Amino acid sequence: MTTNTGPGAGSAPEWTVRGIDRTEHPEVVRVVGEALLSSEDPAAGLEERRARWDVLGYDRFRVAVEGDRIVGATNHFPFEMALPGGPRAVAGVTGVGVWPTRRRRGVLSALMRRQLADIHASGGRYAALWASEGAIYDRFGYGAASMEMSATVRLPHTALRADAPRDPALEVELHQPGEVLAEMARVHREVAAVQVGQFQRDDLWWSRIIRDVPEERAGRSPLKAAVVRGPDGPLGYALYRTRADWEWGVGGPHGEVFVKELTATAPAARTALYEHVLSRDLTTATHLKDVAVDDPLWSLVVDRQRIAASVHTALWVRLVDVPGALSERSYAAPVEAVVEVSDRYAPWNAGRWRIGADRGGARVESTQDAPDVSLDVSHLGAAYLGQHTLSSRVAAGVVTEHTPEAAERLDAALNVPRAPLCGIVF
Ligand SMILES: CC(=O)SCCNC(=O)CCNC(=O)[C@H](O)C(C)(C)COP(=O)(O)OP(=O)(O)OC[C@H]1O[C@@H](n2cnc3c(N)ncnc32)[C@H](O)[C@@H]1OP(=O)(O)O
Repeated sequence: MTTNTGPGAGSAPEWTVRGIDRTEHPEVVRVVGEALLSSEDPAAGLEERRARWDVLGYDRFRVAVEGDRIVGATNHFPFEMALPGGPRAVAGVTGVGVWPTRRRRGVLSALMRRQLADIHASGGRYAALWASEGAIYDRFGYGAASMEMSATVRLPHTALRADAPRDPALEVELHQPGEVLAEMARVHREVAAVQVGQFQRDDLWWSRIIRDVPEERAGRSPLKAAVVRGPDGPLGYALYRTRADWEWGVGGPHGEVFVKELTATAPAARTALYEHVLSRDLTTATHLKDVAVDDPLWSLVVDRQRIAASVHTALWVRLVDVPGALSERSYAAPVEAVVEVSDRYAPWNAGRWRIGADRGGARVESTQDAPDVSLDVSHLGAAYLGQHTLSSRVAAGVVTEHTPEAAERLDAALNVPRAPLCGIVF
């Protein structure tokens, strides 16, 4: 148990950070729901949440308690997530909230400190999260590591190039998602093993993904699943909704397609799915949500300048064990460098680390040698997925380079050819 006294000791109440048992779970849901401005009746979603945590266990929850009152909470999923180098155990931090009248007294700081220590003690090397606000987590050592894209393609610019890969042996069929869960799960399993940022889904995740509550449809259709199959089975799927819109007279129909997820294991299957969602009759726009910034769509449409895209921060990555995480990562180029890390919340990471890496593997050792680069651990987390460079942070003045071009050499080694994609807020 960790005991803290808030700033302004004397007036501020004392709280402790501890785990919970199952009976306290509804109160955690209530506190976090209130913090997150949830409009849901806390009791309503409880059964579904219970189903998950009864399987995963309640031992990852941490709460801040004032007397016997819960005033803040955090939690994490035990993910297997694809990272550069392969699938890894990642703590997917979720359910963070502090009771509105107990904010800015250090409750979250205490929860974060304890959670990191616990993940580290259990052998964890990584944590990742989606942040409700971008100003919260870098102080705790998380770096904004990936960007994802939302895009809209409007008629008549939806045509795919004549040389897009097409296979007449593939067929697309439309289903209710529940009917094709096993096929979608098979495709996703294969993709999630290699797509940096994706995590493997269990049945409970799938039921959350295809959950289709009428009140949440906002005028859109029920969720549908287009599955593309070849002679050996499914090769991809698109989960999407539609919305009908009619303007009688010259306006005509201008319905829309809202793609929640489009995944394929072969290029021709992806083309088939794009052609399906971009060409539904009576629609004039297709919206894609949370796709990779280098999504193949850019290369497939005839007129890429007509894709209206916006990017947003997706995964924040925290290296819980710096030498462990750096030594099991893959490297695109040889590099030898001493990196000096500061880490307020995980002091075991602080110090100088010599990285000796090439395409065959990496050695990471503690050293007293002069550093080539000095940085806060959050910058390493931000660079870990290969989408953001250290050089850009040197240019911004938030990472210090002692040896000319050291950051550039590290960036070349940390490079990953494809953009990360998590695609699902957890
Ligand atoms: C992974 C997820 O679950 S994301 C969801 C996060 N939860 C929410 O957004 C729900 C609404 N917000 C809250 O519950 C709370 O405001 C929290 C959890 C964001 C912060 O909790 P607090 O107990 O107030 O944080 P704490 O007092 O430890 O603050 C630590 C530092 O972070 C800063 N900080 C905290 N929240 C924010 C914020 N939203 N924006 C900017 N800075 C913040 C504080 O000012 C403080 O700075 P300092 O160290 O310079 O003094």
